[in-house]
Amino acid sequence: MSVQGSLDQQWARVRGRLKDEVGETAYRSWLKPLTVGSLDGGQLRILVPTRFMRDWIRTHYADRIRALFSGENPGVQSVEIVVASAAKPDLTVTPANDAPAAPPAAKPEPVTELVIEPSPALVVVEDRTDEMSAPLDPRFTFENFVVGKPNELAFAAARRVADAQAVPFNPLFLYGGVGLGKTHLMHAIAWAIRKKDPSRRVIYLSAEKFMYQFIRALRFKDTMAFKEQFRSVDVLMIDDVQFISGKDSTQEEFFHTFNALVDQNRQVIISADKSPSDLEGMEERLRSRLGWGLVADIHPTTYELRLGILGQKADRIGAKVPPKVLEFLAHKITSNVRELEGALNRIVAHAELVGRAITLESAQDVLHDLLRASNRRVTIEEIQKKVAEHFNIRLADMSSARRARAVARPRQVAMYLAKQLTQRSLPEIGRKFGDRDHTTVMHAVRKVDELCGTDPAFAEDVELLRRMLEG
Ligand SMILES: Nc1ncnc2c1ncn2[C@@H]1O[C@H](COP(=O)(O)OP(=O)(O)OP(=O)(O)O)[C@@H](O)[C@H]1O
Repeated sequence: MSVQGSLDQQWARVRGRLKDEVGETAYRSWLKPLTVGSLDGGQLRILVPTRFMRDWIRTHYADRIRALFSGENPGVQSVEIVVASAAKPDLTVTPANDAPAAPPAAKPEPVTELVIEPSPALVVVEDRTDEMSAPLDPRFTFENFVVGKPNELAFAAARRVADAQAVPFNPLFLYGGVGLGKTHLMHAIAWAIRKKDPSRRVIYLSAEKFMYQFIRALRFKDTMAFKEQFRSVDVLMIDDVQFISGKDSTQEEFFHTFNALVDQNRQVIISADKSPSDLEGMEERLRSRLGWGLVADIHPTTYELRLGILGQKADRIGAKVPPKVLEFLAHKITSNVRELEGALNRIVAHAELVGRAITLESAQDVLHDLLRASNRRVTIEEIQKKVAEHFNIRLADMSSARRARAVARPRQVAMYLAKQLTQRSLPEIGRKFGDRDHTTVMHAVRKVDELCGTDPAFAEDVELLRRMLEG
């Protein structure tokens, strides 16, 4: 077999091991698009399709690839990650039941002859702009952004900025709590603008990076070049601007850059964790300037949005997750979208690792640490509310005298859960349910227990409610 042929085989085995280690999701996003290049004097070249991936693989996987590869082939002493057009980005994630890893791609050319350029769909920016801009995450596109009430204004504003011929409002100021999609929207704007018109110079960077570049320019007495570079872009995006609060000279420089760009009618997009007027430690004139354009806030997620995001994400990674598990997650993980995605990834990775389907129980086991963190004492009122919502009856019917089964059964479930999840005595529980007698509560507990034993669908409902309330 040729040298390349056996390298390909070794790479296939290494990839198999990596897949086991990192899970299907990370594998498909990061490792599947890689191909093996040449082995030269102990140095193995791994080819990646984009610069973004190169940086990511270097920091996250290169050491592990080297260790695994040298296990396969002792001739491999080091690994170099190289951007090459021979490797194809796999941005559209394939479903889980797809055929396993494609055979090694068409043989890459010898590395010395490779055309080293990003694929056209992913053109990052050219020349110096590229050095200043941070890499864009290929998953952060408009298509992958789920729109709901809490983020519809921010989304619409971002789309407008990306699609408009002329600057529609300046600046666009996006703000909201941690992990709610600000960075995602900014990257999406950058991708959309670059796709539409690759000649437009777009810079995306965090306020922190802006500050470090500024400090470096000061140190190397290069501030003129710094100013020119920033002031000659078409679109400037600065993420997490609150970082420069209290950093006076960076603020000053930023203020001038900002004014210069707005005066030239170039688009500026800013994100922060607070509204312009609430940015403490920011000069008044800058705060007021930041609020001149369109200020769009992203509100905390609602249950529906969380469910939508989970559904989209599960589809995207080709994972089979029962709707009940998605509902459970959307109920329990309310902090932010990053945590929500993290929880889903953990459940999927675990199921793949142990080779079993995802169930409500397995999800709860995998996430027990996370869920425990949000543990709290549940009240009878919360139980009544949740149960009423679940069975679609009025909250008032928890205490009403109505005895129709459609109302009485949910009421019994709520009594049962009150007994299980709170320290309240039977008479106390009875009082909270329209002054009922403790024997009524006792009867409800027995009835629900009995039904759980005979009706699996009912048992599942009760279990779901219990888990949701219990945390
Ligand atoms: N509406 C949404 N649809 C799909 N994914 C979303 C949505 N909102 C957030 N996400 C995802 O949640 C994660 C966190 O989002 P992002 O990094 O944009 O948050 P952020 O608001 O910039 O947070 P931070 O304040 O920490 O910078 C990302 O993986 C992002 O893709």
